[in-house]
Amino acid sequence: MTAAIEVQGLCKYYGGTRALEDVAFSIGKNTICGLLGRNGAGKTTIMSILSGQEPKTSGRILVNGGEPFENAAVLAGLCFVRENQKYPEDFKASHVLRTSPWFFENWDAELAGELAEAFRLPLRTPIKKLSRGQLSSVAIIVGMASRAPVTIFDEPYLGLDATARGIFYDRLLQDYMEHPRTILMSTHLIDEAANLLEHVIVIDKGTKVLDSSVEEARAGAFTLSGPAEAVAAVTEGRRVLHTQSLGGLRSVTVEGRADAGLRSLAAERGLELGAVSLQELVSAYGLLDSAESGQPGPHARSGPQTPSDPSAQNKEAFR
Ligand SMILES: Nc1ncnc2c1ncn2[C@@H]1O[C@H](COP(=O)(O)OP(=O)(O)OP(=O)(O)O)[C@@H](O)[C@H]1O
Repeated sequence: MTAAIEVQGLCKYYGGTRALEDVAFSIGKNTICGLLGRNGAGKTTIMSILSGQEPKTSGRILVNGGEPFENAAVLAGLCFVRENQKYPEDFKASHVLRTSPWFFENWDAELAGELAEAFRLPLRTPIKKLSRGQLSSVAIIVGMASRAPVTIFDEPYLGLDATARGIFYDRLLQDYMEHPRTILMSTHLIDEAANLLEHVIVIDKGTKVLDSSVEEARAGAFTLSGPAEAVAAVTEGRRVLHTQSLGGLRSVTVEGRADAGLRSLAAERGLELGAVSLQELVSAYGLLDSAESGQPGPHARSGPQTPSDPSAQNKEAFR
């Protein structure tokens, strides 16, 4: 697999705040990868550094083979779409679509026009008068029609209604099949976007806690519910990511595969075994204490979560 993005030992400090600590991952060319995690986990920081908008504190980053910061050759092949994208004063959406080809050599004006129509985007309204969702549509259109070899979407659809989000998922997938490229996307609407993602990287408190194909991630955990004592017995020695208790009942999310031995034990004890959704898995990692995960995060609390601890519940204005 040729990597489009390679990150090793990435650290980022904002004064005394440690936003990223020793983050490493690799994203293959022509992959749609989700960058997931709770608020403040470090996703925007990673994306800003990858797109050359922020300097790193230390570490090694390669985007399409080059270090992105202040590197015009690398930035030419990159489109970063973020929620608070700035546009020149008095710009209308039509101006954005008209000027984008200056910055993106693969720009597809026809696709941009089709998307504007599908999103019902008023092209002649000043950008600053657009609704929250319409503003997201502008950013999404730029990200998709840029056809940049590396496209980074940071929570692209704030304010977008369900129909528009459906259009985004469908059109992105269709366009990606016809024009494969590397897409990195952060989102909190994980279950909605899950079908789009091939690979997933989960960040928590500035460190990486999961990095795998979506298929492996889903197969790599399961839920078990039933009487608390039986659940504790069957999961003994396994890493429990999340616990919920109600009276004498307990439901846990467990890391690892539910092998034949565990399945028969669970059946003997009358426990219910279930699959875990990507959203549940990411939430579970986000509830883990960083001390338990073995990775010191910036806000680490003490004490591991165990089954007996149920309380642990485009470039900046066109550059
Ligand atoms: N310019 C800055 N100065 C100081 N701290 C910052 C700055 N930018 C980010 N941070 C801190 O770095 C950490 C990571 O922030 P980041 O924006 O990357 O999180 P995120 O995962 O994108 O969150 P969200 O899902 O809420 O967008 C947070 O603790 C944040 O407060």
